[in-house]
Amino acid sequence: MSDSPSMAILTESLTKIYHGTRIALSCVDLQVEPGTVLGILGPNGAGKTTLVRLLMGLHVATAGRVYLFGERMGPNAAALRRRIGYVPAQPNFPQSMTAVDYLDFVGRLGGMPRKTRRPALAKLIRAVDLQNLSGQPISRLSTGLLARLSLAASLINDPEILVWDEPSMGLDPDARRTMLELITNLASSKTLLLCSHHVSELKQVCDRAIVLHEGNLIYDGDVESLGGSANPSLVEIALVGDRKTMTAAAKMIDEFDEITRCKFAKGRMSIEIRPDVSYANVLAHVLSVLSDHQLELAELQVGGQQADGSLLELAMEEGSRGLTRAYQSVVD
Ligand SMILES: Nc1ncnc2c1ncn2[C@@H]1O[C@H](COP(=O)(O)OP(=O)(O)OP(=O)(O)O)[C@@H](O)[C@H]1O
Repeated sequence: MSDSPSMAILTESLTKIYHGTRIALSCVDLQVEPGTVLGILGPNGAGKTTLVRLLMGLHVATAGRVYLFGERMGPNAAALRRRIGYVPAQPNFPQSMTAVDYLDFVGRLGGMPRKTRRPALAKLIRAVDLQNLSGQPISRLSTGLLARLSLAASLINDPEILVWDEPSMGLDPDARRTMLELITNLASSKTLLLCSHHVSELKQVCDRAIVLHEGNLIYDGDVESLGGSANPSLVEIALVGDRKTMTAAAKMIDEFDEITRCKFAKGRMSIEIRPDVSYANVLAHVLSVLSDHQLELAELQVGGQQADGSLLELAMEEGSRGLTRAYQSVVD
């Protein structure tokens, strides 16, 4: 039992190192209260799926612990796992089963008796608008329909926690809207974790967001502070180093899809971040590039706010980790 049984999710120094070499998650401390809708953001390879799989006990942590409602989660905690409804980013369906048979099968795995399973699956089939296709083999369903089936499967045994990895992938705009409405409805009774690259979607439904970068938790807070028009989209960075290296770094940064413009002149880099993307993600990326090029940060201004001297010293001393921390303090 943890000290905080009231937390839906609690992790302590959660760490995962694959094959003894690849640090996918590093000392993540997270507390999620019941009823939270938490957005999980991060660039590819940031550690989102690793975190989610550890929360579900599908991976063994290299170090640290996971508790759900105060109970220790791990590979043998099958009963605890049933309290989570999971939508993986790339669901692997048994192709020859029909949608109805599949939902029935998932319900059975979740320990539901037939008496409650049948009405629940009929209701879900209607809710995700699969009535006309529920008797078709799964192999004939389109990507959008598979996404809906996956959502339905995660809800069948009425779990307290929902973990949805990229749930809107493959959905058309109407289906996306319906899904966001569904999340809003579910939010009153469930704890939801949503991995997504769509900050604008997360902003509509989440009350909190975390950002992972290279296995580190670099942001945990208000979802409103992540991207969007309310946020400063201009970052000014003064650099110390070789001019050629700076030009090469600026060129690389300018190619990021999330950046509208990266200008570099007289040792100062001016970066405009697209308003619809995760501001925290992009900045963490930029700082990594600068660190990889061994460029020193002399000054960092985010939307007119300047980092103080001690932060810059820290950043310079500690390379990329320090840069990330300096950034984190600026946005806090
Ligand atoms: N089974 C594995 N064996 C070895 N390395 C792995 C394994 N799974 C993930 N990794 C590595 O761990 C890091 C984190 O991966 P993870 O899949 O958790 O990131 P992610 O944020 O979910 O990425 P994406 O958005 O691309 O799905 C990556 O560098 C990845 O290559």
